[in-house]
Amino acid sequence: MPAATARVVLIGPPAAGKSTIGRLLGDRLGIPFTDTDAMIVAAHGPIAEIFRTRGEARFREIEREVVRRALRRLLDRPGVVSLGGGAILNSGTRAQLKHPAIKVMSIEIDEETASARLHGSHRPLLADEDPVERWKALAEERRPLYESVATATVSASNDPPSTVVNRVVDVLTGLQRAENYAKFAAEDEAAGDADGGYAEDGQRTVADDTDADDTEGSDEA
Ligand SMILES: Nc1ncnc2c1ncn2[C@@H]1O[C@H](COP(=O)(O)OP(=O)(O)OP(=O)(O)O)[C@@H](O)[C@H]1O
Ligand SMILES: O=C(O)C1=C[C@@H](O)[C@@H](O)[C@H](O)C1
Ligand SMILES: [Mg+2]
Repeated sequence: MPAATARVVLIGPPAAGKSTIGRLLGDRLGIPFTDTDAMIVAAHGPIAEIFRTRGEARFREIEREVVRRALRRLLDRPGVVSLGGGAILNSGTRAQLKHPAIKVMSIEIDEETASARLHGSHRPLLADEDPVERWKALAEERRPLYESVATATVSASNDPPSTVVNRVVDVLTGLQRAENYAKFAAEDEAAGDADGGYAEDGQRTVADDTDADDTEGSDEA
């Protein structure tokens, strides 16, 4: 995965590992990492406090502004951005995530994994009698939104962060290869070589050095 072109956004439900994986991925690719929840906290104080004193609606406005800036900056230079679990509730954010230069990785976990990670959670939306049930409802409700913007989905249940990062890098590498191939094919076609150097029966029509040795009747031993 060439880091010079990597523009990656991690989405997913609370406790999926977006912040953990995002930081490690940025280190791995040698590109800046941004966590929009951390940006909100730096500018406005603890998220639980914002929910308590100003309400969720105001939190979502603040979040939208922070996310808008982070995603705009991502178009200027490569980077990894981890969003808060509910950032995709905003339609403007979902529209920004559709930019073709941005690869959106949806990090998924199952209920058991969430349950193991939610102990002692200070997440205001999960401050419920049964945080795991609340998490399940949130994850289920938001699933169509995560899916609507995801370039790919990566499972993060039962595996250590390093394995999840490897998985994300593999997906990004595959996407990059597919893009390079599509670009090559388009350039090839534009150059008027629509058959890509192959005749309809699959035989090479463009000679190269490798073919020379295999040619029947070649003088070489
Ligand atoms: N692959 C993993 N294996 C084990 N523990 C993990 C893994 N990924 C993250 N964790 C742990 O799970 C907890 C939640 O991770 P993290 O804060 O990265 O999730 P998040 O998706 O950013 O959550 P939030 O929506 O609250 O921002 C942390 O304690 C983290 O250390
Ligand atoms: O899922 C959510 O709606 C939230 C997730 C966190 O990342 C924070 O952005 C905040 O607690 C809201
Ligand atoms: Mg996080």
